[in-house]
Amino acid sequence: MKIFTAQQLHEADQITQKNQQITSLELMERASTKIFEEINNRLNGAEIKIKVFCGIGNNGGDGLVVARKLMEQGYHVDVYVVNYSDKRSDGFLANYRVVKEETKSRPVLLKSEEDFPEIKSNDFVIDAIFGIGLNRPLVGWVQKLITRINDSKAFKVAIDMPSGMLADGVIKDQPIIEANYTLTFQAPKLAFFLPETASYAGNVQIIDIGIDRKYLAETSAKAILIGKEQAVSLYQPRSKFTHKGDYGHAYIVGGSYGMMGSVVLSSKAALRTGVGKLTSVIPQCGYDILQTSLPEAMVNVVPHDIHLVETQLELKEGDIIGFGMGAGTHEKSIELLTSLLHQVKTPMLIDADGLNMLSKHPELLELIPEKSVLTPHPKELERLIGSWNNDFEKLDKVQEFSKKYKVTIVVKGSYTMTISSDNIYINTTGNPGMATAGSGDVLSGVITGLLAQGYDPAIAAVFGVYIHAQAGDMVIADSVPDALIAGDIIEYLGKAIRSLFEKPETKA
Ligand SMILES: NC(=O)C1=CN([C@@H]2O[C@H](COP(=O)(O)OP(=O)(O)OC[C@H]3O[C@@H](n4cnc5c(N)ncnc54)[C@H](O)[C@@H]3O)[C@@H](O)[C@H]2O)[C@@H](O)CC1
Ligand SMILES: Nc1ncnc2c1ncn2[C@@H]1O[C@H](COP(=O)(O)OP(=O)(O)O)[C@@H](O)[C@H]1O
Ligand SMILES: [K+]
Repeated sequence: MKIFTAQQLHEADQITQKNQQITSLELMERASTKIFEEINNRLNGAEIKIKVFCGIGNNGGDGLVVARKLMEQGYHVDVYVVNYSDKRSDGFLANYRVVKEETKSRPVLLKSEEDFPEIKSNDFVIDAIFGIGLNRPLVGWVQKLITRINDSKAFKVAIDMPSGMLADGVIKDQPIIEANYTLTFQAPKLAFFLPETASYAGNVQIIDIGIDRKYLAETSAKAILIGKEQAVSLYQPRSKFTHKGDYGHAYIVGGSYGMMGSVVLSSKAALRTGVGKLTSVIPQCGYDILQTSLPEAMVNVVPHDIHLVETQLELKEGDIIGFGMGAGTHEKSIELLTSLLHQVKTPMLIDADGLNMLSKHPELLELIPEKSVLTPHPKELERLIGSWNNDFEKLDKVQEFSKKYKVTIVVKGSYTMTISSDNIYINTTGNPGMATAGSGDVLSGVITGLLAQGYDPAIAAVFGVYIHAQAGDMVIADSVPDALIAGDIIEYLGKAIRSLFEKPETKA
């Protein structure tokens, strides 16, 4: 599913009106009717006090339509107009008249803090103050109103966007409605997936309001959400008359004394992802550990007992290296990375201490083979690209880095983002149980395994991230997030891939 910018969504509204020969008001009525139906279905006639806070733009217009329909349905509704400027939109004004005429009610005008109504914790608040039109800081009293609404602990449903949130940017130090639900029009907004803003949107539900299909299909998106439907199309099935040579040879290079588990996890994950042959390249202290815990792997020890040092690998064309898991950052280990970067021309996977080595020696960045995949967690990313002021700036910096060094970067976390030049892919699977030692090592193994099987690197990253986190979700379906350990993810990789081809269970 595509994520568009606010500007694109405004444009989509215009094109829809033109192509469907409807007015802005008719589109607003259609959109708001869908919101009303959602809310009505949930409330199911409940004797609850509904407070609708409407701005004076088109988001406020939506709020007025929803309020009117709820009143017509017999709900107890109070409407407040948040009069933050005198530039009332036509959609707002038209619906303001309709509300007054048809419901005989008079919305309460809010102009300052003194006008604020009491909001009780058992009220049901509909937030229609701002939508995608917000573009500058709010005046003080509107900020206070948002804080008041949040403090009330009332149940809050935001129309299109929680007010105070920008679709594709940030206004510093400004309150945002903490919505329980956001009913958003046609397409999710980027801010719904970023660590600093996502929680304000609560549960997001996308409401199809019949925006021009051609526009949606043909307009290049700001970002793409990766769910099952997208992931299944990326999978490369095995064919019958093949042998292990057809599925590549991956080298997992890493480990140091006390950190050998990283290599075990990565190597095992690469095998479970389907790689034909796998060699773990490790310091000598890990030999018995590897041979015992993973008999399927070949082991190549470097001439040092406790950390990696330079060694010659007999790489053949198409062999893929996954570098850095549990490696430490000893200068002698960095010599191995340096020599590999000079030697290898095929894309590599670089993770963990491999990334820390690059941060320590930025001159190595120029040597990274084109299309390599880098998988930093937030701290590793910061060491690599420097700090950022907000999540949007972070994305910009990552895109810049990706273009400069011609690499794909996997920004790990909840909603892991894979960034390849201008493209941003946002993963939708995963859970906080995966915030546990070693789960990143598993991901490195998965992506290395896919690269070795010939997946295009950006696809290996996007697909690998999806199945890794899908496996994590399947682990906790049988358990709880707290109990997940990284090795569990490996055991569910097969089921995660199989789940791509299973129909969702239908409830009787
Ligand atoms: N026909 C259409 O175009 C449709 C629009 N829809 C609704 O329209 C919304 C967008 O409406 P608008 O573009 O009117 O924008 P909003 O209603 O989000 O904001 C109203 C206006 O306030 C001004 N503004 C921005 N920041 C401000 C600030 N800090 N203080 C004071 N004023 C500020 C802007 O000029 C903005 O246009 C969507 O989010 C959606 O809810 C939906 O009804 C679907 C159809
Ligand atoms: N809250 C979360 N929700 C979903 N996935 C998460 C969450 N926290 C971490 N993860 C995932 O778990 C993995 C953690 O990687 P990383 O921090 O490198 O772990 P380690 O270094 O211990 O192997 C990443 O794939 C990340 O996306
Ligand atoms: K809103």
